Amino acid sequence: MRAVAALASKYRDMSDKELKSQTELFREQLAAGKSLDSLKIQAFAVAREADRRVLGMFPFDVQVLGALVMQDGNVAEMQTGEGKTLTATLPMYLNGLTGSGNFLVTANEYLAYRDAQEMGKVYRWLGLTAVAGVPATGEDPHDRNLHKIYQADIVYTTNSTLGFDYLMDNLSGSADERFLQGFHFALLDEIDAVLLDSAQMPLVISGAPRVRSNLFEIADQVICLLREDIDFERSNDHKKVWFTPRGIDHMEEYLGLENLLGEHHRTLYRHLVLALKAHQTLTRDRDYVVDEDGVSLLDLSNGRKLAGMKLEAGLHQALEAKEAVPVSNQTRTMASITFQNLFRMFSHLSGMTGTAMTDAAELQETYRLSVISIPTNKPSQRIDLPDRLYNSTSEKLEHAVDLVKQAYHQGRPVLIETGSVSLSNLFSRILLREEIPHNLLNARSAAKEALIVKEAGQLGAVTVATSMAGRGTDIKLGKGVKELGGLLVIGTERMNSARVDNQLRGRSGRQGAPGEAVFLVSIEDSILLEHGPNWLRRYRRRAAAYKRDHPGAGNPRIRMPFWGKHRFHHLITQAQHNAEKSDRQSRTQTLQYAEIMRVQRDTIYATRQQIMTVPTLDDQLASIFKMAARSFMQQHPQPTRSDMADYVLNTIDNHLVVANVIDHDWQPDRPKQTVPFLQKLMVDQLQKKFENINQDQQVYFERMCLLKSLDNAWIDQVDMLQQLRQIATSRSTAQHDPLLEYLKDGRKAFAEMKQSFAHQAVKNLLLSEFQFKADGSIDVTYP
Ligand SMILES: Nc1ncnc2c1ncn2[C@@H]1O[C@H](COP(=O)(O)OP(=O)(O)OP(=O)(O)O)[C@@H](O)[C@H]1O
Repeated sequence: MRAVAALASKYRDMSDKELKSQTELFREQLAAGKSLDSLKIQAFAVAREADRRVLGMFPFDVQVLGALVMQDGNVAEMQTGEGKTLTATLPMYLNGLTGSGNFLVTANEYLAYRDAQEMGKVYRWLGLTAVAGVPATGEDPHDRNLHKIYQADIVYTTNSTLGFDYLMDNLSGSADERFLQGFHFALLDEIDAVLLDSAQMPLVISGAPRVRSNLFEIADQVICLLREDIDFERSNDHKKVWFTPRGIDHMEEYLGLENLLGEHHRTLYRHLVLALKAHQTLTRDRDYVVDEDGVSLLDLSNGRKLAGMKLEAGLHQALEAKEAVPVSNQTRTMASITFQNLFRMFSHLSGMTGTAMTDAAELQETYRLSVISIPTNKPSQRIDLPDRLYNSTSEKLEHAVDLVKQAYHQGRPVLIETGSVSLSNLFSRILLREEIPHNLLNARSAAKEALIVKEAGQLGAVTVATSMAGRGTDIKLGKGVKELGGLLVIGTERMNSARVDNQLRGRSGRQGAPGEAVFLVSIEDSILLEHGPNWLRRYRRRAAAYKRDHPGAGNPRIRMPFWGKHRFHHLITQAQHNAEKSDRQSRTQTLQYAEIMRVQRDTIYATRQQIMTVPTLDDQLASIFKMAARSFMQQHPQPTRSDMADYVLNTIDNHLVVANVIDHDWQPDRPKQTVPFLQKLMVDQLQKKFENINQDQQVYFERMCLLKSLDNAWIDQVDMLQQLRQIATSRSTAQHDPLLEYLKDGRKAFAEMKQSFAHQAVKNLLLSEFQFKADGSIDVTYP
């Protein structure tokens, strides 16, 4: 840090032209074999001076410290509002010197786009290329110029855009269509949101629709007839649900069938599992919203609609059946990857966030990233008030409104955060009734987000938000607000993770400004419902019964001595610990389940790359022919003449005169000769096909056929893995280890996939008709 500071005056004395020319100097040194690390002190000092000239902000010493920590491959924990956006310019510039493959990744499209514009000015001024990987507002993501984006030295993007593009890149038809230039450096902004909060939902690219099944509606009806604790059971946190043996019996009865768990009813059973999950683990307006677009998922950590994200393999359709909206076509999963595996591909990974210490162990274990805490530039003046406790949601909301009113009458800006979209709407209606003008920021109004957040720090502003406002949004204070104590943040519910709570608190008291944050909590909060102790659940059930029997009597009073504030506080903290633990477990599980897909995907993608780039495919074809012939033998250990004729006609040559070839050359009594016999037939047939075309055309055609066959086989496999996983995780864990079963089934399926790839490839190569056109392109009719 001192070394960087010591260079400040040297670069300050330089003219703009001289300062800009440093980029070229650094690049020459890199080309001459110098390491990136040996340049970091000078490059940071140059970027720092450029920040001052271009943006009017000179990174503080603590920001330089954060930058150094990140360059060393760690996570810099910098308090909210300390200026992480600016800090990132130092390591991004340094890594950008190496050329393409450097990414600043956030979980939020709006921030990625904005920072690419704002911070991009500095890199461009210094002679690097820097662009947004995400589309501009309103731009169609398909209109992006992917080649241009990924050639840039620095790309600001989101985790999902990068993940989708990675999957798409691996579906390209030829080497020139590929656009990704490798993964060198990734700096993850809000790294805990990217790696932890989003980590449970894999990215999925969906393709051709599947035949639509009406099983979703049937399954939905059956599930509505089942009773909790008799037919099915739920885990305490309501995230897992499974059938009991009695439940299975009941369903067999309703459906009038036997052996529901047998192979024969696998599809139906899968739909029943989906319907059960849709009903018992997903809650409307918390996990998803239903509007004119149908069912859309919400991101729990920030309340945003998850655009384009669908639940895996059929759960979305099961939800649609539950909500009685038209069931959309179920598409097949074509490609899928988890964020964990996406980011593990980077050779150099680092991150920054306001809140990571709580999950330091997990970041260390999964990604080998250490979290290092950076001091604040100025001491924080934010006052974090202790939680206020209430007996019921209604009581809590009343007090929240009182607090808002008070602040509003003083002119002090307030930000109120609610745990769900429905609660934010309710709160907004109450404020309207009280005639308090306010802005509502929830998943439904994300478009207005930037504008609303900009105003949230002005005198008299009242903003109601779901937890979406809790991340990365910089609320600047208006004139006269500091004197009133700064922004007041009211959380109406503690979230599942202390990190998310702290993110919300961090909207106020930024850059040493005054501010205040308070959480209001009640025993009816969902964190206690889902993760609190069982006796509390029993108490709530009794209270509900009491209310039913004594309408208008309010809640039965909770005796304070018994409760005690301390004990209540302990309850909430404990519930939050439980929630964090269960999220952690579920992430570990996601990772374990994703591992087999990762290994298989790596193999397939490497094979694809090889097919696209090797000069001739002779070796590949030889081994594919062998595999196909062997797989025929496996299926027909003692093939008859008719097995043989059938196979040859349908796979190798449909004009074959059977009597001539099979009867003449094949010796059924010498099974060892069958594989070479088939191989030879294949080779001869291929030669015949290529009689009239040149070598280049031949390789072009072979490449196309192999890629097509490989992609189809892999898509089937990805889909298969998803289905296997669903079935595995829905089984009661008593007799089986679901993960082991999944691994076993997944491996078996992969072996089968390879065979089916070989078979399909042989067919595509030998039976399709093709014609080269004058412009060099090719028309193929596949068999
Ligand atoms: N060196 C600096 N000099 C002057 N202003 C700065 C400096 N660094 C940051 N700022 C300002 O501080 C504010 C907060 O910055 P920013 O939004 O990047 O914080 P953050 O650390 O990302 O916060 P959060 O964790 O909430 O996302 C911005 O208004 C920014 O312009």
